[in-house]
Amino acid sequence: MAAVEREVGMNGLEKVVLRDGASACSAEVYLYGAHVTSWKNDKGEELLFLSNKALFDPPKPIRGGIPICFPQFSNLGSLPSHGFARNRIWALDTDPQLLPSPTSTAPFVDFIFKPSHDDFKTFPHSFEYRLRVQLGPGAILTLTSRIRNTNSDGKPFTFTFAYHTYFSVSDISEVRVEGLETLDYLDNLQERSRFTEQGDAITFEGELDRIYLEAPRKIAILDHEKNRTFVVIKDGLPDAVVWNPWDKKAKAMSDFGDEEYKHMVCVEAAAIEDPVTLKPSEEWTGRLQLSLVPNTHVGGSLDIPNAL
Ligand SMILES: O=P(O)(O)OC[C@H]1O[C@@H](O)[C@H](O)[C@@H](O)[C@@H]1O
Repeated sequence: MAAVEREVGMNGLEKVVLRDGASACSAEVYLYGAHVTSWKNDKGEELLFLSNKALFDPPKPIRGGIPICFPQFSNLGSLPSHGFARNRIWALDTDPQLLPSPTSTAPFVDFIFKPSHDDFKTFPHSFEYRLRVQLGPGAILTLTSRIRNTNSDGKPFTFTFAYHTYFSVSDISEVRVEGLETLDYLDNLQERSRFTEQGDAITFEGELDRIYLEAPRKIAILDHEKNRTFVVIKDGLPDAVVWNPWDKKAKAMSDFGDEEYKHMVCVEAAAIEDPVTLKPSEEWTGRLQLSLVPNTHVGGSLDIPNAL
């Protein structure tokens, strides 16, 4: 039997655990940030990276899992880095009338975030942010964000966004990210100057922090040692950020182990270069779907079955 349970997590923070019942597949989502901190396959193997030094200490963000960056990506604006959605306690959405019914019996949970009076001081807009997290058959994890402008003053607002997924990998120097070749990117390490990707895949030999523009819907992360490939499918999210801090920056982060960069890679489905503008009553949907397949990489081509 599929199960959705509320449990007490780290430091007494509440989380929701989704289990598919038939296997060891599961996902955990903290109400703090509506932050997915765990996603396990049918063998019970953890697929997301979560730092051993991650703090579960609001308002500090959790290092690992899937932080939600909203309404600002990075420092592209006057808000704190990556906005404030990841630093707020979300509520369970018990009134799903605005949401479509789930298309399967797979376990899911709905969250809602409405800005507080204090949030309004730095981001003077009303919105309702609904997030559904669903664990589908075959451990397919889907996050659907619906953000509605509820301003009563007739004003539109604009935001940038990212699902900042930290994938767990066996050895970063053996990882290839496919699907972003030939694209233009903004290099965060070079004042966001624009370059064109020349490699036939992205590989890692040092710090990398890039925003790939107009990325395809499907991106693959190949882990050779584990003989498995993560498939990222994104909708409504044109860009893709790829990040690994490498050794020097790892040492400078207090909530990240010195050697942990070897076992993670962030591939983030994002809307950055063209920020989203919502008029009053308009709603935006951005969806991320994560799945895992055996390595099917043959001679540089992206031969990944569509998980949808
Ligand atoms: O430390 P934070 O705020 O969680 O950000 C982590 C990284 O997030 C990435 O998305 C950015 O591209 C990096 O520049 C940043 O360092």
